[in-house]
Amino acid sequence: MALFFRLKTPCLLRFLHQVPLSSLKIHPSWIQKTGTFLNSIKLKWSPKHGQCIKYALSLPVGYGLITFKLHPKTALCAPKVKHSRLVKDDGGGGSNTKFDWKQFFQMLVPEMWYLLAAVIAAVAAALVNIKIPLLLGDMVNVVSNMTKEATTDFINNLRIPAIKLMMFYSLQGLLTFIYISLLSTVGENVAAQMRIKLFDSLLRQDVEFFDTHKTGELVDRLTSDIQDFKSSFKLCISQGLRAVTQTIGCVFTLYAISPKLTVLMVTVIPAVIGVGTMMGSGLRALSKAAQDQVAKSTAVADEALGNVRTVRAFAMETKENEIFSQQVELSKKMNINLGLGIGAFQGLSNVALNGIVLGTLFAGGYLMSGGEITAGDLMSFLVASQTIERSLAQMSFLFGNVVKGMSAGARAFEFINNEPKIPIKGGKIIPYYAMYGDVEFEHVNFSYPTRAGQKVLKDFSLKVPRGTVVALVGLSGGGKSTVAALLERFYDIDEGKISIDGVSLKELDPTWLRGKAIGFINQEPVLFATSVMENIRYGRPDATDVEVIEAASMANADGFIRSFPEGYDTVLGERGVTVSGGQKQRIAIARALIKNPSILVLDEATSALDAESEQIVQAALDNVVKGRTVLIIAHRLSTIRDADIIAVVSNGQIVEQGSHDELRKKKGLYWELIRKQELEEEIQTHQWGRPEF
Ligand SMILES: Nc1ncnc2c1ncn2[C@@H]1O[C@H](COP(=O)(O)OP(=O)(O)OP(=O)(O)O)[C@@H](O)[C@H]1O
Repeated sequence: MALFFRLKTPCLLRFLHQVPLSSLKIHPSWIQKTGTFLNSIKLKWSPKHGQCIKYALSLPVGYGLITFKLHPKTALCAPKVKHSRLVKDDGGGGSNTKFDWKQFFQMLVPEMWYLLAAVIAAVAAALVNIKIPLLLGDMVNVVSNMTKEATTDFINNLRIPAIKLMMFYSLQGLLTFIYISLLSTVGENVAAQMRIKLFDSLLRQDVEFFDTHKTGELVDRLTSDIQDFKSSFKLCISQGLRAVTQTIGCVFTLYAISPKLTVLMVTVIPAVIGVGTMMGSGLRALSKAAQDQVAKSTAVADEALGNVRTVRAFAMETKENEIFSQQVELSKKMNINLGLGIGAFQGLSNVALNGIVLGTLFAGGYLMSGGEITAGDLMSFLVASQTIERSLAQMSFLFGNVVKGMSAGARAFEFINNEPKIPIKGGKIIPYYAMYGDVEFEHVNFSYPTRAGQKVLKDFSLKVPRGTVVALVGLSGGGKSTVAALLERFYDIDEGKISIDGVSLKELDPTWLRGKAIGFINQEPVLFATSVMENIRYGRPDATDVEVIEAASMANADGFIRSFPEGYDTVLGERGVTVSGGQKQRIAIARALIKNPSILVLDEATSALDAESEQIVQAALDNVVKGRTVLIIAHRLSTIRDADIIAVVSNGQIVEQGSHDELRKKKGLYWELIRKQELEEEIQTHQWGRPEF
């Protein structure tokens, strides 16, 4: 017998760390060489041979997913490329997560009184419902006696049971109104609590978390998962509680009317429930898989819509639609199967329940003919058994719904309970008056958590003394932006130390570090769809209007902002699409400046701009770097003309360091970079054609 395994990242990475790669016949360098990480591995394990006898690796590469089929004895087989964008298999998540009852009850505590009142009202409504068949039976007895005895006092005889019945109907209506409105309030309060907790927890997650989860998937958990959970919670208490109470109560009523008939029913019902439970567990698995697939298709749509400009620029509309259609098709199939399952389940339940009614009529008629029960008793029995029937049908419907709701709740709780490794708050703060801004990286080793096999920084050391401008330059992929991300403590380093004024980043309060100490401006700043004023104030929410305008002036942004008809109140489009790249960058500089940070990190802040905007933004930056410790990550060497120290990063290490002139004279990597860029600029200036080969 052979067993198949399919491991997903990060489980796969953990696995690869534990299992010697040689035993899998995968050379470690091969994994590194791919420059990417494994998506999944399929192993065929033969207990007979005690080894893996066949396996396949999947690697995400660009828009494709490459699957290599491997065999220990043979070499790597030709890759099979699937032309589809990588859609993470673990995207839906939550399938193995348990529902967190403790948290759920904690959320219910503030709602306890409402909930208790709702439960009492629901049970009372159910008890009233149990009484109704008996009252109906009384009325039938009056009617049948009247026809037998030809009584003329019809109205008088009927009045009391009719008034009683009317009162019970009204009471039932009132109780139904009470429990539904109370439950709705409880449900909405719990859902709002869950949403807020989930959003709060998502915002506190490590950056690493967002490297592995798509926005669509997260938004899906915030919206549809909580919606599903809320609906199922409300249904469970309202209809579920009512159905259970009615079923139990009606069984007692039935017993009081006719023990013989009741025994018959009680033997049939457990058999029906047994079959229903078995079908239900199958439906549960189907429902989970279908929900996960829906989350994946939402994530694909979200990515495409979120990056619609890139999609348009590459004319990828059809391709994106194809990818989305594939995912939707899969989710459609799964949901159709689920629908078929639910249909079969409900159809069979109906047949079983109607069979019970037929059986009751048959057996009840027989007992009536023997004079053991009256016509009214049979009527009461029928109505009560129909109430049981309705309740059971409700329970069967609820079963699927509760399963769906519980798995949706589990998915939400999974992220609510996910504790980030790097806390958001807590730790030392260096007071403003004691802050110098000396930054130091000492023998830092670092790998991204999602790509543990690739060391991005290797024994990296760098000093950025207070008040100096240090520029990091080097070939693409060398690790420059990683240095900036580590200084912001987006990730924790594996070894070594990063410190500000001698205090390790790990001891410093991350909120203070990111909110006050460091101003970060990157290549593509994201602005929010609110006014320019609020966008700048985002850097320091307590800043006055005058301070916002001052920051904008320093960033050379005041002029163009005032030229807008609505000035600082101009509302920007989503992600700031209604302003030019250079304007966006200057608003972002003002937003960073308003914090008055001691340390500024400029990660290719001008590289996305054209030459003219670059000059304007560069002038703004020249204004703001004075007196601060500045780390510039530079692509274009023209942007670092004023740097005091230039550090050349290659392959995760500093290979050259010194002033511009020193490094030029050295004729090393920096000199080569400069030459390359000068040549390119010359080609552009003179519009020379590139040589043809
Ligand atoms: N979030 C991430 N998860 C995993 N690996 C990453 C991540 N970000 C970057 N890397 C990898 O780390 C290495 C260094 O990337 P980094 O962005 O620091 O280089 P860089 O020198 O800034 O490059 P560029 O000049 O092109 O921006 C690259 O191999 C890159 O693929």
